[in-house]
Amino acid sequence: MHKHIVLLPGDGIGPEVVSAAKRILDAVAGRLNLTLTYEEHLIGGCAMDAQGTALSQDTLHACQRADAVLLGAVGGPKWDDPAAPVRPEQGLLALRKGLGVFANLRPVRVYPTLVDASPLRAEKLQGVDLLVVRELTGGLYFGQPKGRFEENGRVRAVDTLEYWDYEIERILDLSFQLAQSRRGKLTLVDKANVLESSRLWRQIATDMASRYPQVTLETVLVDTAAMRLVSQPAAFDVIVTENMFGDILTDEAAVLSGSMGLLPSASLGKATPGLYEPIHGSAPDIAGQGIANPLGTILSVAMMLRYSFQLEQGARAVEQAVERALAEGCRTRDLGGSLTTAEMTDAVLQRLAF
Ligand SMILES: NC(=O)c1ccc[n+]([C@@H]2O[C@H](COP(=O)([O-])OP(=O)(O)OC[C@H]3O[C@@H](n4cnc5c(N)ncnc54)[C@H](O)[C@@H]3O)[C@@H](O)[C@H]2O)c1
Ligand SMILES: CC(C)[C@H](C(=O)O)[C@@H](O)C(=O)O
Ligand SMILES: [Mg+2]
Repeated sequence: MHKHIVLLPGDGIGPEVVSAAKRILDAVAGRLNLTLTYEEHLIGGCAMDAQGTALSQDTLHACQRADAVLLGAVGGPKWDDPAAPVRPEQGLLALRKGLGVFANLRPVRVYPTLVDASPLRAEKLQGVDLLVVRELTGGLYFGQPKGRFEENGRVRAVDTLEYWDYEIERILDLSFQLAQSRRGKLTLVDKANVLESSRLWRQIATDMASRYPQVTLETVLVDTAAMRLVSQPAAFDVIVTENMFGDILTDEAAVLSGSMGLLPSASLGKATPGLYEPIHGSAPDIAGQGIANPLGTILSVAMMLRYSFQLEQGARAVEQAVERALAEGCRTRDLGGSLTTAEMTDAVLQRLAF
């Protein structure tokens, strides 16, 4: 089997974690009769500097033609001027929209060996294994109108929270299916006491629930959900939520597992290449030092093997190698250890077994 992958290392620690994950991909390919070819493109701040745009049409087209896309991170203080007309993050949003990857799967696991890396007590963390399904191509990030408007000598800044019924239906349908294949519980997180869009999410979810009798649907307001994520995290199975709530809640959930550097993601659409990226950002505070935790990106590669290439065996091999490395005490600095990015990657490579 041959697969073509576009690598988008991006900014900050992005190139460090993407090159680590590529080593894992190559090792898996060597064992599974998989031939991989790659092409690398710029995205984010580095693309703005070199090409004057955060995502060129050439790069987007290359991604659309690929079998899968692996992204590091974009952004950083160099491009943080709030008055600037273009931002690195716009490149990422244009990529997600251009690929049509509306479902962002962010699994959150707690590794028994890492409970001391989490601020929560060990007994609260027992049994935590949840999946956040974040809607990725709608909501406040994309709704129109958006922008700054001058009126009567004043400046008005507008972002619009908008969802179409079909956007809600397709992500809820996927979430019910995922819940059915897991522990059978789906939590819709919304703000239906205030937002019209949330009320439409709730109505569609409640109607759809009758098609999935094995799944129990619960609805939780986002402020309560933020509290429950730390007070009763093991009670969640699949959480489905709109774009911005999902962004915020997954950073919070990352704390359960011990570090932002651990969480992977898969962004999927219909008949489009999957986009795989860790949930963390460009981590400017540690960029260039070779100490970033590569596991979020390595676990994203496992998701690529599973969802884009249907290579469950390869996905499990990578996940088990990560589990073993952690269980045997391998830790980067964010987890209280001293391994470099390359050493942690070596540790995973050494434990890859088929
Ligand atoms: N998908 C993306 O490309 C993405 C995601 C989030 C933030 N960002 C961008 O990244 C920039 C920095 O954002 P931020 O500082 O708020 O968030 P961040 O995720 O980059 O960093 C938050 C904290 O987590 C740590 N961290 C993150 N990833 C790590 C890893 N792999 N190993 C060890 N430690 C890690 C950082 O050192 C930092 O202390 C901003 O420009 C933001 O817009 C990009
Ligand atoms: C960089 C930013 C646009 C992005 C988002 O908000 O989606 C990031 O925070 C993420 O979680 O992937
Ligand atoms: Mg985020």
